[in-house]
Amino acid sequence: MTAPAYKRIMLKLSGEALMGDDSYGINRATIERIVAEVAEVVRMGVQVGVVIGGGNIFRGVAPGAVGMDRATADYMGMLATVMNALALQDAMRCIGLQSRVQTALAIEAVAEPYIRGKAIRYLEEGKVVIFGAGTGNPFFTTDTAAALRGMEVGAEIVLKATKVDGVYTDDPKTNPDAMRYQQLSFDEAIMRNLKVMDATALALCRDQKMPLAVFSIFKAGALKRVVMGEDEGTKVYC
Ligand SMILES: Nc1ncnc2c1ncn2[C@@H]1O[C@H](COP(=O)(O)OP(=O)(O)O)[C@@H](O)[C@H]1O
Ligand SMILES: O=c1ccn([C@@H]2O[C@H](COP(=O)(O)OP(=O)(O)O)[C@@H](O)[C@H]2O)c(=O)[nH]1
Repeated sequence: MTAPAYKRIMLKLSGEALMGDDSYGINRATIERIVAEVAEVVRMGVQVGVVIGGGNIFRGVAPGAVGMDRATADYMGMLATVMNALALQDAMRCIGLQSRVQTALAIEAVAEPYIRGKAIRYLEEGKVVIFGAGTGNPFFTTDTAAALRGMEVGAEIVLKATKVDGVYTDDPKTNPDAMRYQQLSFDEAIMRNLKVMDATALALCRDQKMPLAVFSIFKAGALKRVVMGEDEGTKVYC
């Protein structure tokens, strides 16, 4: 069997994608399927960190947050990611996949705090580390948290599992003529304002030379194919 292309990855799981076909919250079948795919790459010997989003529960820039103080709304969004982290950990426990949740906001009774050295140790032990509460700061996103934590723990690539199957020339949800890139550079993604990931996250990856792969969370086997270095989604390079 060919070896995986990466030893350590940072996987960003979209909060919104956890809804599956529901209109909000966490869809059980969706989370179970995602966890099974993560387990498959862990069994291949890949060390996996996961940054989970929160858009299925709360987004600081959502209509429901209109009129709210932005920082307050963002803290609510970060707390939402902690709920998703716990749900994800529980789904992993159900299939015997060992994981730890670390959170950027102190909620001692619920999860341990983010401690870089400890996170690296867990990864070395083959445990999945789920990073909750994003960066711990308002005005950021969990995409930026994935880039940041990926760099901190020495991941070789950030994998963004999202609703679309790659980076397009324009938003494919609104422009049916948009074409998918097989690969493109960070400079091009930033210059063309391709909003598949926020500019802060893209700039951080570019500056630290952290490659990024964007692929569909709904496509069965896509995670494994990216990890094997196969042609899947879009690769953004430095
Ligand atoms: N150029 C583009 N290529 C791909 N997707 C894009 C592009 N521009 C905007 N999008 C939109 O970005 C969304 C993914 O980003 P985001 O909202 O951050 O999702 P996530 O929930 O994964 O964090 C897609 O659903 C897509 O509609
Ligand atoms: O470092 C962070 C990460 C997240 N958030 C808040 O948490 C929400 C949920 O995260 P995100 O939108 O990135 O989740 P996803 O797009 O994956 O559903 C964001 O809208 C922000 O309000 C934040 O303030 N700082």
